[in-house]
Amino acid sequence: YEQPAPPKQFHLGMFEIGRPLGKGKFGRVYLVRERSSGFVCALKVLHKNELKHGGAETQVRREIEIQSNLRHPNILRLFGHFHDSKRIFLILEFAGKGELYKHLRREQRFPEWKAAQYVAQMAAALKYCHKKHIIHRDIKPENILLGIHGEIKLSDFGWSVHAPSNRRETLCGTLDYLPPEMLKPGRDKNVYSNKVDLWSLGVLTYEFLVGEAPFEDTPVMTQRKISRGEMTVPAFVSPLAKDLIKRLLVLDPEKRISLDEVQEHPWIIKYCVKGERASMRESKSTGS
Ligand SMILES: Cc1nn(C)cc1-c1nc2c(-c3cnn(Cc4ccccc4)c3)c(Cl)cnc2[nH]1
Repeated sequence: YEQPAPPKQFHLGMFEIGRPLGKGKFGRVYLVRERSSGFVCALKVLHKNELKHGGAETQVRREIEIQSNLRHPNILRLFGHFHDSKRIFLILEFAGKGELYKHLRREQRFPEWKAAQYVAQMAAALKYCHKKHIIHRDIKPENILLGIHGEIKLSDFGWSVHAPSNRRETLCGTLDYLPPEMLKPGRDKNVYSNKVDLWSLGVLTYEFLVGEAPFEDTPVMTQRKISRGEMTVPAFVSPLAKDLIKRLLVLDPEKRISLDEVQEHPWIIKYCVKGERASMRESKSTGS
């Protein structure tokens, strides 16, 4: 009987610090190499006083608690964490192709074969989370990275919670991805299920294909459009893709299609099932 490896104690001296990879609201991420193994990873450095002022300590605690227990090819690994007097350090998997939203902005919008593959991988990641009763709650392009083979790496579990949830949170940042049930006035707006991630997956699918979010407008108008489910899908979006978007962006959470049904949807099957290689060749040649 093998004794389980003792949890490793990490400290900053173990790492050779490389180039900055990016920055977020509460810190920066650096490319680093662990000296003894040569293992390359990403080190997220968060400043304790900024977290305190921003009321984000709970988020970081949740990110550590939840993400360190997840093991899935489409979820960014959190290998460990440590802290000193002023900073908290998260040792994260290095995603070789960086932040997905930068690719989306550069390409304006993704061809349908690429969007379908990303949506299929997102559905697989969310299915894994939901099976562990975890709701991500903050699905958006800014929280998705791409691995060296272009595969989806869902990250930033700072807003995730254990389902069902009735936490009272102040949401900041974009409203574009909020589901109607979280915008509802009064008491029941804080009782919601993992179906919130299905709504956000619908918004994400739309943004992959169109290049902007479906309810994008002023904050007041965005909230009104979301609560009424008012959006139009441009004519260049294929009928199959439009059908999937419409089945996810349903006001009643219970009537949204399930992640299993997403993975079995004809639009996903068309671009993601091996036997459909021909359609991939055709779509790549026509660029559709
Ligand atoms: C940038 C970039 N270019 N290439 C080629 C790879 C990357 C890359 N970036 C990452 C990153 C990475 C970087 N920034 N961010 C955003 C951020 C930063 C600080 C706090 C919260 C959020 C994530 C990670 Cl975590 C993990 N892996 C990464 N890989």
